[in-house]
Amino acid sequence: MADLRLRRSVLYMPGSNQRALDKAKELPADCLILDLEDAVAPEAKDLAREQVCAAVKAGGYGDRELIIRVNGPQTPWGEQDLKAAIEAKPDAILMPKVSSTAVLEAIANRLEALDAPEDIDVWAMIETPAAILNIEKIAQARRTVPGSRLTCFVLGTNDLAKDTWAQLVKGRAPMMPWIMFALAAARANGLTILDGVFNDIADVDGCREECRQSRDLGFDGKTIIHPNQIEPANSCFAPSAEEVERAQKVIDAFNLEENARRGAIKVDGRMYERQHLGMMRRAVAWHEAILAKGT
Ligand SMILES: CC(C)(COP(=O)(O)OP(=O)(O)OC[C@H]1O[C@@H](n2cnc3c(N)ncnc32)[C@H](O)[C@@H]1OP(=O)(O)O)[C@@H](O)C(=O)NCCC(=O)NCCSC(=O)C[C@H](O)C(=O)O
Ligand SMILES: [Mg+2]
Repeated sequence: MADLRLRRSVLYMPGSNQRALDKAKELPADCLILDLEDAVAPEAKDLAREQVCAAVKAGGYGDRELIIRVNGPQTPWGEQDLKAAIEAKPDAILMPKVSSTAVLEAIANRLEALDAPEDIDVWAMIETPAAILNIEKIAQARRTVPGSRLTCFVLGTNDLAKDTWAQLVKGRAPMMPWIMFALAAARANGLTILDGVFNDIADVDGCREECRQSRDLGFDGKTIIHPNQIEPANSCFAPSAEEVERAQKVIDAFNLEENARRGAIKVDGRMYERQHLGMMRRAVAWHEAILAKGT
């Protein structure tokens, strides 16, 4: 069974905003990204690093994954961010603007040199045209780059729009080829993949629609920017009661003695092959994980 950690709603917050860092403790987002990069103004970078690392060290966020997004290695803050993040021991460090495997090689070397604990993963923002062109190689880094620790792609659709001039329109047609390439590369290499953000905080229905699309496309979850986007993401990425019931029926049917040697069966008028069992088991397992979490 694939990784079953819940990542339906992954909330960004600016590291310079102490109120948001505190508020997140009581919000039901599945994971939290404490940002040192684009949500933080240059003059607030030092304060943000201090606050974020203190928050991760102090905890109080339950058993949710905490991810620190650092500034890139080519910026004036990158090296200090990386050192401080390693010391704070988040679940993962999110690298912005990963455009090639060279960035992951450089990070792998720095993590080794800084003696980073082995259980800190690396997540990569996919948000440049070059990243899309190099997506297969980047996704293979877990195997091809020693010590890369890569486990997750996060789409950065704002930066992609900026660099390509593609418009962020309803339905996201201009971005669909890039989105689908990133998804295929992630799945082919066993990575988690999270969708980009929906900027119109006031439009909760629009957010819900995009979360639904995101789940249909095959993402593990959606990155979000405001508390009012948590419920749409959590509910759209949860299997519905009907899906769970159908999944359990198919699992039970394949378990029947009479179906033991059959590759394909009919349940409620629909054909299911043994290959569908993986999806069905995942739906039931996700449902159980959500029940256990309680939101
Ligand atoms: C956009 C915001 C600045 C709006 O904040 P605010 O004006 O405070 O909104 P509200 O008054 O509606 O907030 C209501 C309460 O919720 C708290 N809040 C708001 N946002 C967050 C949050 N992200 N995390 C935790 N808590 C939050 C407020 O403090 C209010 O609480 P209370 O005091 O009790 O009333 C703000 O939402 C914000 O900063 N959002 C995150 C922006 C961000 O992180 N952006 C970077 C990532 S997006 C990106 O660029 C991805 C990628 O790189 C790409 O290229 O696409
Ligand atoms: Mg970005």
